[in-house]
Amino acid sequence: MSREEGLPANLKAIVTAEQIQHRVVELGRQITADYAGKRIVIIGVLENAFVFMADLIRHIELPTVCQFVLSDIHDVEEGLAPAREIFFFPEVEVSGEHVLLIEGLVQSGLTTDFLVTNLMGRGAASIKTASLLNRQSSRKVSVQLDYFGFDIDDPYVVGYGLGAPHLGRNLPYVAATKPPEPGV
Ligand SMILES: O=P(O)(O)OC[C@H]1O[C@H](OP(=O)(O)OP(=O)(O)O)[C@H](O)[C@@H]1O
Ligand SMILES: Nc1nc2[nH]cnc2c(=O)[nH]1
Repeated sequence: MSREEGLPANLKAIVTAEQIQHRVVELGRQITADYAGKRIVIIGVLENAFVFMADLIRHIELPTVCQFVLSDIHDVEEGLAPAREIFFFPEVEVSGEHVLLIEGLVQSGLTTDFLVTNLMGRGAASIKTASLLNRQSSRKVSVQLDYFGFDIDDPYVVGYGLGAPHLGRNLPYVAATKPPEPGV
């Protein structure tokens, strides 16, 4: 068996493991320089962010506190306007802290926008955002990431923490694939 077993056969690597590792080192250096003299509370959004965050924090040469939140996102119809309900848990203690929010992928920006507003409301001293992947062309709100690995346009990707929908998170590269059937 291989890591690709159970995933669609048409996987096409769009970012190689070597490109990811190189970029993660660059991001770690940049974050270390930008936060010099500070400690960082790093919050990862599960599940997509966990592999990126695990690699990135080992290239940040500063004191860090690492926490994770699990987001629960539902698109709902409110009258005629589409809306999104976002819950996240557990509660995180960020009062007075410099927070770096880590995502695996930012698409519409709705999740990031919600979390940044929420964390600022909890009294964070500052908040910046980082994502392995940035689907900038799909934004619905104007979120600009402070740090990202790669800009992508592919409609669905898997690997390096991202599942399709569950298998494939252990691929060391990111591949374009077809989206899972609804309900899978
Ligand atoms: O910018 P947005 O459009 O708000 O999308 C971003 C969110 O969607 C993804 O999670 P998703 O729920 O798809 O995957 P996961 O549950 O496997 O982490 C990603 O990890 C972000 O949390
Ligand atoms: N795994 C995965 N989850 C997503 N959530 C939104 N877009 C994607 C994607 O391309 N891949």
